[in-house]
Amino acid sequence: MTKEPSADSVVGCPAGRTSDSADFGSETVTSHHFGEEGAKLTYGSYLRLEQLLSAQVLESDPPAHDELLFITIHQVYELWFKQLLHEVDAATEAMFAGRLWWAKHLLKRVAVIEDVLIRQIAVLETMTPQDFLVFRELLSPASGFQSAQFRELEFASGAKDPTYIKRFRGLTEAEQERLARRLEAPGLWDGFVHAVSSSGLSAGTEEELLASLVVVARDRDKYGELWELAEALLDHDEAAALWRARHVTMVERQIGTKSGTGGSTGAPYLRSRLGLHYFPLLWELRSSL
Ligand code: HEM
Ligand SMILES: N[C@@H](CC(=O)c1ccccc1NC=O)C(=O)O
Repeated sequence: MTKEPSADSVVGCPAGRTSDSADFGSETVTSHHFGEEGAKLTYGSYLRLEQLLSAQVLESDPPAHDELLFITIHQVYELWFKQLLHEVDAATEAMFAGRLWWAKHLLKRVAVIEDVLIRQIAVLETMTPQDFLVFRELLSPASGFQSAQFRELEFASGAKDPTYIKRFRGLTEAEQERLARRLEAPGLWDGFVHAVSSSGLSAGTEEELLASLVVVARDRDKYGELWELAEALLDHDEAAALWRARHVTMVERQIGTKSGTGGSTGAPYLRSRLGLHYFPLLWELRSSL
């Protein structure tokens, strides 16, 4: 299908798709077909709004007022998780290909998206615990613990804990396969280590790598690009840590010390994950400077 407006579509508009004049408030646009240009695409069809906007299906009946917000927030998260995986994969590939500027560019985007994910917790916190309790029980045994994309992101960022695959209940076969593949596939850290050794620094062992990172940090004239890349990775790591901390404070505000719908101890389990670092060596480096 051509993207150029064809003579046919300009003159004889396909039925129901476009008209000879569109009224944009005070301006009437004629003959230009602004925004349609004879193509068959519309805003709604391009963005698959029919599917997207019919995917908010409440469990509560009669509908609990806040359940739509709860679903919307989670769906928005999953869309951003998909985008984050896209960027993280491309950044990993870029580091293996020696395109460090591109990896850094993408990682900066990752951190900005993660900032949005942290800040949007405040939207869900406008829900009171009483209003959550109207539909909370209906959610059990589902939980954010079962978000395959969240775990994929952890794996791709270097936190590869294979026990998570087994501990998940209710993952689809496809999700399990994706996670298993992620366990094997190189992640961000592998890409970074490759970049370090490609620049002539030794990276065979953890000790060598740490020593090389000290060299990088102390000679930014020479290793500026690697240094900035390491900082971009740390931004991602820090943003993930901030999200975990923000999530657990919200959880305590919503359910106190109750156990989780996913079967964990709830806040205590989440607190046990707060010390997680994707790139521990980049944090250790601080003590070695
Ligand atoms: C009222 C709001 C929320 C509450 C009370 C809540 C509560 C919990 C609890 C108790 C857990 C531990 C697992 C379990 O259920 O036993 C958990 C895990 C999790 N939640 Fe939430 N959550 C909320 C909102 C969200 C949102 C908006 C997201 C965004 C995707 C999210 C993502 C996750 C993830 C990814 C985990 C697994 C964390 C890990 O294993 O480290 N949660 N949540
Ligand atoms: N685990 C939460 C319920 C919850 O927040 C949730 C339930 C289903 C799907 C996603 C959820 N979000 C994060 O855990 C709770 O125990 O209240």
